[in-house]
Amino acid sequence: MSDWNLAADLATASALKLAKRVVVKVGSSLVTNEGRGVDADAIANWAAQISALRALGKEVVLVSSGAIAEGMKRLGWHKRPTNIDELQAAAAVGQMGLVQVYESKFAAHGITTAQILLTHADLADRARYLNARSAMFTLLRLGVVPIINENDTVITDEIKVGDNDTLGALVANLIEADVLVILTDQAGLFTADPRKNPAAELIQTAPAGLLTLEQMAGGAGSNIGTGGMLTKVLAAKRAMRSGAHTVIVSGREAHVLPRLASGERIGTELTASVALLTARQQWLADHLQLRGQVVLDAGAVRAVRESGKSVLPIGVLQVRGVFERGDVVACVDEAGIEVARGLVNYSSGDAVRIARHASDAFEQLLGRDADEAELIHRNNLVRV
Ligand SMILES: Nc1ncnc2c1ncn2[C@@H]1O[C@H](COP(=O)(O)OP(=O)(O)O)[C@@H](O)[C@H]1O
Ligand SMILES: N[C@@H](CCC(=O)OP(=O)(O)O)C(=O)O
Repeated sequence: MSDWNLAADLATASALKLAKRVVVKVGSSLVTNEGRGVDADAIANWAAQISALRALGKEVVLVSSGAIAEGMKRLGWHKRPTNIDELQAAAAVGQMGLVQVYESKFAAHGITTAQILLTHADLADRARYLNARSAMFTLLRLGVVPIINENDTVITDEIKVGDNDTLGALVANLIEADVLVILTDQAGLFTADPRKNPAAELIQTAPAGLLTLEQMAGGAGSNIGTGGMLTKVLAAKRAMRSGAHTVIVSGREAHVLPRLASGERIGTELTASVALLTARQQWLADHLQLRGQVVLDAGAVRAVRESGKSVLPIGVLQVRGVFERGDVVACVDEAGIEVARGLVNYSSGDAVRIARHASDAFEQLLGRDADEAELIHRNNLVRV
């Protein structure tokens, strides 16, 4: 037994048991009939399992592949095209069928679904990132299950994520998920590709981000999937940076999601240790041009400096400069010394209106819905 598997024995329950917010990614092989169109029964099964997670009080965001496979079927294509415009066309046609089936299967459990199609550009741009984030939070608050896929029809090399394992990790980061579950066609991560090496052993648990894991993981073993195991291991490393654990597990295992939620350890769990600085925080710390300043009172300075808390408008004494939602501003104390910097959820105009006020007054002060209680969320804040 490897040291990692020994660690699994010592651990008590799966990460999903305690998780409040979960991203579940299902690969093409699990939602299509061997890559030939959407498998409605399989999707009914995912809807049933996710509704069981919801019944346990967990918020779930689903990242689902399958659009290209369904589009190929609808267009009567037997071979996956290689040129980009045909792939884009297949995705556009197939996404219709994919979400149609999801919608009806979730409706059978009384669950409303929403479709969100993302590109990398949507997440790299701060304002769009924040918009996607608040939309997603609102959907979760409303009890909706967001169903996400890459917006394959408009992607170019510059703006593509490229595979849904990575997209799942980006979404986990976006919504601060506790766990990313990657469901696939193998029992988990093996020491080598089990399709090629029957002696390969299942890794039960390991720290996400370990270089050896990347060396074990190969590409896609079938021509249905895109990234293979390497994109899953790299997704776990990415999700780790926002504190999310990743479980890579077989979607063919009966009732896999409720079983994981009950604490059963199945598949491979790649655990996250708390990162000191997230990638976003590094980006913020390196920022050279700040759009403005917010002057914090002594309590807010303490909360930010000592406890890493978010900046709430109630602790803002003054707003300087002109900025938009999504811009980077400095947080300074009354002596003008920079305490932190971060991405604002409100423009300078709005910030002036809500400064010194508690969140229950925002709607009236702004004359519209105000979803975010924080002027700068702690995840978008870096202490300097
Ligand atoms: N070390 C490994 N452990 C498990 N599977 C691996 C490994 N290396 C490569 N693979 C391959 O990765 C495949 C899963 O990835 P992929 O086909 O992209 O699936 P999905 O559609 O679920 O994303 C497996 O079928 C397997 O052949
Ligand atoms: N966005 C594509 C799927 C891309 C992808 O990563 O597929 P997979 O490796 O099966 O999860 C689609 O919907 O067909």
